[in-house]
Amino acid sequence: LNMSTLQVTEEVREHLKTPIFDNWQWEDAEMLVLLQVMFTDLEFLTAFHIELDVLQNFLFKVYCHYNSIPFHNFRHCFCVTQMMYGLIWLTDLRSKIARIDLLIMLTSALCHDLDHPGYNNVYQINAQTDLALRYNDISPLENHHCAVAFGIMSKQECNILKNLTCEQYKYIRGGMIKCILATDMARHNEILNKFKTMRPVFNFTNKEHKEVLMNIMVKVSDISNEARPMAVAEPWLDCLLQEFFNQSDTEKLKGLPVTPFMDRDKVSKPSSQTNFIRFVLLPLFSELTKLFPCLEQHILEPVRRALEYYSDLERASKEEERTAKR
Ligand SMILES: COc1ccc(NC(=O)[C@H](C)Nc2nc3c(cnn3-c3ccccc3C)c(=O)[nH]2)cc1
Ligand SMILES: [Zn+2]
Repeated sequence: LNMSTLQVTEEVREHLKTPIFDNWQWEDAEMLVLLQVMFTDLEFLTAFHIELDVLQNFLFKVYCHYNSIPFHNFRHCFCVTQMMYGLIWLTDLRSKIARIDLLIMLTSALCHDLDHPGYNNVYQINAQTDLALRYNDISPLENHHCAVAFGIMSKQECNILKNLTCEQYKYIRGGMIKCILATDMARHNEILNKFKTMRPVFNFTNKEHKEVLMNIMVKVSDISNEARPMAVAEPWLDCLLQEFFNQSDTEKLKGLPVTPFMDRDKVSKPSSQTNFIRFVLLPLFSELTKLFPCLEQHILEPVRRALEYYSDLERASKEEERTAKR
């Protein structure tokens, strides 16, 4: 894992700042170096006195704490962090909010699914797992992801925050807890509605406004696969459905309630995705684009194309069903 950053060409560095970056062509060790490049290019090391070897230890420990499961693995973590990095550059966020808030957003993206078991909160609660017990059914997974992140940082050789003041540490810890807990999709409407009320009068110096924006940006990065080129995005949906089907198979075996959009006997890939894009992605991405119009071309257009793509698939598969029945 001692690939030097110098091997990352200028062209890759520029590409890394865009949503069309193809995560599938990089191995784990290369993704680790690219994550290091993100921290360096945003000048976090100089601004927050982070030693390079501490950053490398931290990134490696984060890598070790993601599990080998179909979707919520280290490659997903890399995708979300790279999308966050791209959004920071595309929206020119460096000129609008403090660098410490950018550190919170990027590190939250990096840590937001740490040690994900591949079974969601509904499963944790219904199966009364240790996590559900420990966190009293309140966003058990997101609480766990955040706790694992700070567990890693409690070791000094991995503590990227060790050279900060007490105030800075508390501020970053508070921000990361809010951002990581905000990735619980059960809170999607709560957070989006807050942002919708603030957006028309958005004020970058208002603490509440900035906090909700940071939550929204981590959320957008987390579910943004469909904003990427179809060749990059589509394999992710297959990975996600694999994980969802593993869960619903287990739920059936254990006699637990089965979530409809996870049931392999009920889910059709195109129709579940058209609903997701129409009712979850587009409202969220449109609202963010109203604050940052430049995202229209980079994020909103690709998602609209994805909706077209899955709607065509949906029509075709319905047509097939009709002819098959005749
Ligand atoms: C409100 O809570 C929700 C809403 C929707 C969904 N998921 C879906 O509708 C389906 C399975 N599609 C879907 N779900 C996706 C995507 C990206 N992330 N993501 C996802 C993964 C895990 C948990 C929640 C979500 C949204 C995606 O491109 N498609 C899952 C939870
Ligand atoms: Zn995630």
